[in-house]
Amino acid sequence: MRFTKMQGIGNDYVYVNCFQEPFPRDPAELAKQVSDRHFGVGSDGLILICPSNQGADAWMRMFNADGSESEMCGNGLRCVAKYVHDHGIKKSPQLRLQTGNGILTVDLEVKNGKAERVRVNMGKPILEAEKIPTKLVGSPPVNVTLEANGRQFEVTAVSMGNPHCVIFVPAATDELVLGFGRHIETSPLFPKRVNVEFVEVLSRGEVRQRTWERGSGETLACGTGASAVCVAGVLSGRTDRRIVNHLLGGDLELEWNEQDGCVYKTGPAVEVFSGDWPE
Ligand SMILES: N[C@@H](CCC[C@H](N)C(=O)O)C(=O)O
Repeated sequence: MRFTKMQGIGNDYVYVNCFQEPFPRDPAELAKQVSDRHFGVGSDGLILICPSNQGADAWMRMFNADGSESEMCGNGLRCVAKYVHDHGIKKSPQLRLQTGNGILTVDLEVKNGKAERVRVNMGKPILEAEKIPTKLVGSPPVNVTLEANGRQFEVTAVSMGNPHCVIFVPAATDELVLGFGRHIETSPLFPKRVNVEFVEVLSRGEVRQRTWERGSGETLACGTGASAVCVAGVLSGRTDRRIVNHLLGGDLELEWNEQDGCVYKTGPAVEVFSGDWPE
C-alpha cells in the first residue's frame, strides 16, 4: 500500500490515496499500526483520501492513533487539499472536500505548481450541548465548572463537527496537559469523549494553545481545536473574532466571521515523504 506522510504545523498523519489504492479492510487496525512511532511509520493517525459519494472533489476519512474514527480534522483537511491538488486528483485552487461535518470549501495558495498554504471554511460551530455532545450545563456551555482527577476547571465546550473542551489557563503546563488531558478526554460529561485545549490568552488577538487529542494524546497542533478556541474566546469575552493561535508546531490564523457565522482557518500543509506499507 502506497502512503504519503504529511504534516500541518507538526500534526502528522499517514495519508493513503484511495482513488488508487483499495480502501483498507480494517482501517482502525491499520491506523494503530502505521501511527506507532517505534514499530510503524509514526504519526498522529491515518487519513484516507477517497472518492466522494456526495459530489465533492474528495472525501476525507480520518482515524486517530487509537483506531477511533473522527468526524473532522482541521490540519488534515489542509493536507488533503494539498494532496488532491498537487497529485492531480483535481488541479484547482478551490476544492470542495467531504468530511463527517459536511462538504467544506478550501482555497489554496499555489506557488510553482504546489499548494503551500490553505484557507479552510470550517463551517459554523455547533453550540447546542446535546449536539456537541456534552452533559455540561448551559447551551452553549460557557465558563462552566468541570471536575476531573480531583481538580476543578472553568471550561467552554464547542463542536467543530468533533467535540472540544476549551480551558483558558494562566500557563499551559505539562502538569495540566499530561496530568489532566486524558481524564478530561474520558470524562462522563462527554459521551463521545472530547479533545481538550489548554489556552493562554496573550492579547485579544493572540493566544497560545496546547492540545490533548481524543484518541491520540498530546499533539503538536489541532486545527479543529484552534477553531474551537477562536469561538470559545469570543463566547467567553476573552478574544476578538480574528486571532493568531501559536501551537507547539506553528501558527494558525483564525476568524469567526460575523456575517456568515463560519470559522475560517489558514495555515501551511507540507508533504514529508512517501513509502510502501507491507500488506
Ligand atoms: N488534529 C485534528 C483533529 C483530529 C481528530 C480528533 N483527535 C478527534 O478525535 O476529534 C485537527 O487538526 O483538527
